[in-house]
Amino acid sequence: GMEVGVAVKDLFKHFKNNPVPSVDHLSVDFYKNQITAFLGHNGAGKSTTMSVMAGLLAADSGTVYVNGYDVHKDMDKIRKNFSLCPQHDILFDLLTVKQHMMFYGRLKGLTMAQTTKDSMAIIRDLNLINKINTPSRELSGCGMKRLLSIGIAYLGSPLVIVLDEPSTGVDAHTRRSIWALLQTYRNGQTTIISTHAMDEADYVSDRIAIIWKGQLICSGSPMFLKKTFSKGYRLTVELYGYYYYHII
Ligand SMILES: Nc1ncnc2c1ncn2[C@@H]1O[C@H](COP(=O)(O)OP(=O)(O)OP(=O)(O)O)[C@@H](O)[C@H]1O
Repeated sequence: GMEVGVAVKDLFKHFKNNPVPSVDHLSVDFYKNQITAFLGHNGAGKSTTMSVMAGLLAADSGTVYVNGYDVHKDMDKIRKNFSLCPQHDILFDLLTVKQHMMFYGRLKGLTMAQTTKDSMAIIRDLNLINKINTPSRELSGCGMKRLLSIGIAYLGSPLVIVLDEPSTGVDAHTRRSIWALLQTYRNGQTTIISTHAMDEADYVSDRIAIIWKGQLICSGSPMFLKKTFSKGYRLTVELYGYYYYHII
């Protein structure tokens, strides 16, 4: 059967200043060799769940197993094989594309040779060869910066890669480059992307897990969800009165 890469188990997180929990007894599995879209509107609890996965935030109860290791106990064992690409780019204005790759590769503990090899492959896959010596502040718009941030996350071929809204705010062309990169590196990895775009989830993922108010609503392949929810009726999940998902 399919191997679970990341298992979220009865995860619960309630920030003190909030009226309701951000993650409410959430259990969901993410499989190896698959891209799973973690789909939900703003505030659904995606980033909070991902922060716990990455060991950046402690849950109130429940936990996450990454390749069998508990994030609350074995983060040092997880870290080597785990990458999180945060929602907001963490880049240095004056460092070039190549210098970012080298810096972050070494920070991850890769050898010089491995960092160089991975950097060149990723830069090529991202079509950033002609920007290799461009400082990040001169990269056009936020599209190329996003590409660089995502590329950095792939250094060292982590077993688990978590991308928080990888394509939010980028143009259609860049979105396609991002999706192509995810597909290129899909095998051997557990890839999780958060998104609030149904079209992105449908296009790029093998599996979709829909989260709402910190709870799992449903999960399955895009085909399965469409088949299940398209027979004679349409599922409309109304979220906070203004945000809709249509599974058609
Ligand atoms: N550090 C924090 N302190 C208090 N409340 C928080 C904190 N982080 C998140 N929240 C709240 O938890 C809820 C879930 O937020 P979260 O960022 O996990 O959702 P999300 O699905 O990732 O949304 P987005 O698409 O905006 O990133 C929101 O109501 C948010 O305001």
